[in-house]
Amino acid sequence: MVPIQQCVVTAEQMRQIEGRLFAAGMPVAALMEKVAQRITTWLEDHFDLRIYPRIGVVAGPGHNGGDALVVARELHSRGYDVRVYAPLAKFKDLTQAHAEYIKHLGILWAESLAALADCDLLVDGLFGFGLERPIEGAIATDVEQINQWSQPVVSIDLPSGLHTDSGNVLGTAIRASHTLCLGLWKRGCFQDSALPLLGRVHLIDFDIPWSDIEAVLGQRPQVGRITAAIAREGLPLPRLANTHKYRVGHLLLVAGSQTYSGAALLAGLGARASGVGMVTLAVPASLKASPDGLPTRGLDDSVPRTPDGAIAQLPDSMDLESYDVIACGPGLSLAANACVQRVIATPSPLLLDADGLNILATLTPIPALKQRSAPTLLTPHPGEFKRLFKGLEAPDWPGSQAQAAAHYSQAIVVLKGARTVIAHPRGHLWLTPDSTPALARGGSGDILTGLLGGLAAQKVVGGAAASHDLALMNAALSGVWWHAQAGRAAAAVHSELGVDPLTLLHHLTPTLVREMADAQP
Ligand SMILES: NC(=O)C1=CN([C@@H]2O[C@H](COP(=O)(O)OP(=O)(O)OC[C@H]3O[C@@H](n4cnc5c(N)ncnc54)[C@H](O)[C@@H]3O)[C@@H](O)[C@H]2O)[C@@H](O)CC1
Ligand SMILES: Nc1ncnc2c1ncn2[C@@H]1O[C@H](COP(=O)(O)OP(=O)(O)O)[C@@H](O)[C@H]1O
Ligand SMILES: [K+]
Repeated sequence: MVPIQQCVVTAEQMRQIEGRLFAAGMPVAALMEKVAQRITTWLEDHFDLRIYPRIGVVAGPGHNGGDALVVARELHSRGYDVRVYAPLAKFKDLTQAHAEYIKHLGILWAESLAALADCDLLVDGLFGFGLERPIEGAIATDVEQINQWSQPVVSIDLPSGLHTDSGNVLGTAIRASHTLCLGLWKRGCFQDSALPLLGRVHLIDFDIPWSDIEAVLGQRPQVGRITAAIAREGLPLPRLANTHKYRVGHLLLVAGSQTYSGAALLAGLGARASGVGMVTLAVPASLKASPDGLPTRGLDDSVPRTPDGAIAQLPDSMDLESYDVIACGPGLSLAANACVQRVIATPSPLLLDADGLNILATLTPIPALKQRSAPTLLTPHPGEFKRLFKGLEAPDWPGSQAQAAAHYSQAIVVLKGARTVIAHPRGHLWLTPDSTPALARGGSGDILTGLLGGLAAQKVVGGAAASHDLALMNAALSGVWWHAQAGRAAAAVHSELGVDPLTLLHHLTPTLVREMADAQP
């Protein structure tokens, strides 16, 4: 059984799951009642009656509106001053019945949205996963009016106007301060395009039996949300008391040039934070004197260099197969072609980022990757993705793009963004639950490369070749999650503007310590 926090559904999958519950005998009205009770309790816990006495509830024609009306009734009975506004006169039957009872109770049924202007909190129950066309006309005007007001808005299931799957705005959409996703996470909650509208997201569980989820999503759902538990699985195992540095992973990091020296340093420090036993940083001799005590392997001046001062070719004397994992790319510059070709040809687990990807894009990338006998992990941002996987940007969301790219290249694809997605060639897709725009800063990605490389080396070391693919995948899940959580922790202390790469690095270890402590029984 997969924990509910890990499951992510489309509108169609939610409809099928809901249909199974109803077919099995759960009355529609009883389910609505149950869900609305849980929403009401959440609201009461987060918006105290003494501070938020007046609540405006905006109800639509379907069951999202039905939920909202039950919530309105319950808030009224718990002492709140509730006002309801329903912009459409026609309701589904169950919603209609709740509307009549609301009026019977004497709850204010407003003729226009203006009556809700001075409410302390608004509840948005206009549309949920049943939204089927763009919001237009008078309702669109109401939505835009709500967005101009300053009180908090809690959206039921999804901000009304957001497409459940793509997270795109259909016409216009509510800008929520909180979204209470009902039953199971909807795919739209993980789309970069939806983030400015979702506010903080919360799952309101209503005890859907696992058998019904499994019947629709399968025993191992193909799309998963990375939870702390999943992320912990990818962390290195506790060390044996008698271990030594070569037993806990050796990462070769090929990075940096005279022009872009910072990238190599940040990747190196990211690797160091991963706890890996050894990092060999293959950098041009000019970068050899690394600050911060990072061991580097500065290649001597006889090694050919590119015009940017990157290593043009790794020395033949270097045995690339002796490292557990190779990570290549940050700050290399585009001329380090031969260097990238050599690491691709090495039969070792490989992570390619930045210029490693840009150079790969100039080769015949897919055959080059498919010929590899060891697994590959690619970490493009959207620009690098476009260069590398021309034509695969077409699917409507980054998850499908990453899945298509992983299938096509037979590499694990970490498509970076506000909510990074991770796709495995066998089709599995993982979504990042939360992060922070504080990470939108040059250098964050270099740190991630080092972190992923270091985690991967610790998972790969000592394992059979057949386990390396899983090692890379687990490292990707852990590293992406850890990076995002460290970003959030750093932003909480230093503000979004204060998370420069070194500040982010300083939060990696404390974040890990906290998470490991949380994992204790
Ligand atoms: N999935 C579940 O198990 C549960 C779902 N519930 C609620 O039910 C909701 C889904 O209910 P519905 O399927 O009734 O759908 P919605 O309430 O989301 O909306 C559908 C209604 O809106 C109309 N509509 C759609 N787009 C419109 C537009 N652009 N302009 C004007 N009218 C438009 C449709 O004609 C229909 O009447 C969920 O989001 C959730 O809030 C809960 O009541 C209980 C549990
Ligand atoms: N708005 C955002 N919210 C959360 N994370 C972000 C956002 N923008 C960028 N990031 C993260 O920051 C990192 C940026 O990486 P990248 O673009 O490679 O930068 P660089 O190469 O300068 O280090 C990625 O991990 C990405 O997921
Ligand atoms: K809604």
